[in-house]
Amino acid sequence: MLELTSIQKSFNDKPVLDIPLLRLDPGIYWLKGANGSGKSTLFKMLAGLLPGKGEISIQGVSQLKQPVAYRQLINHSPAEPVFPAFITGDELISFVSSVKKGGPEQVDEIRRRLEIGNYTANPTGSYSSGMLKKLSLLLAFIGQPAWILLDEPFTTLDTQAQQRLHTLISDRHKAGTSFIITSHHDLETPDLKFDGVFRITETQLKKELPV
Ligand SMILES: Nc1ncnc2c1ncn2[C@@H]1O[C@H](COP(=O)(O)OP(=O)(O)OP(=O)(O)O)[C@@H](O)[C@H]1O
Repeated sequence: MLELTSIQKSFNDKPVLDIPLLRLDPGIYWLKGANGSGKSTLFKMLAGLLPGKGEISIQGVSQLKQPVAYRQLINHSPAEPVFPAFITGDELISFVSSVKKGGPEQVDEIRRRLEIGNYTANPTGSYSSGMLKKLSLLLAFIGQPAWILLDEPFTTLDTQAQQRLHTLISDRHKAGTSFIITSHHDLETPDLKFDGVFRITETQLKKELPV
């Protein structure tokens, strides 16, 4: 279970998140909300990239008290991935594989399933937005996280890549991984629908705040 308790986050005194309690059992969740409602902020807090008030734990492992163990349990692909322009995709894959304990066979499989070509040998500064997105998604699937956070994963992907990603998410979920997905794409159309998807609404991110 992913559990958030007393989460509060503000920017320049402007409150963005206020979540007294949110408990998520394993599953696929679609986090829906308007632009600026705090979805990416929540993801960054869950991924340990942004400080804020409150407690977050996965399967009882506390983000604050057991940060190394916690980070093995959660991966994150941001909405608009940014990498240092001089680093190659292969260097990032190698680094993330060592940190997240993913093997070369796993990387090869994700690479094949997302149709990621040999372009990862080149510096990321030379990639198109879709190529950057695919690299970011590949990195998020490395290791054995209990949860994968995908921020607008279908944006900038062509239709075929969207389908391939959809199948990869479904298969990984069947193997036991949970997902939270933000998407302005409709995840209830036949092409992008997941079996048994749960919804998180923006009101759940702002219990005490005017929405
Ligand atoms: N680093 C920051 N400094 C100041 N304000 C920020 C920062 N990051 C986010 N915000 C503000 O926090 C609010 C929530 O932003 P966030 O990016 O989490 O929204 P979102 O729900 O992901 O939006 P979108 O659907 O447009 O991606 C916005 O008002 C935004 O201006």
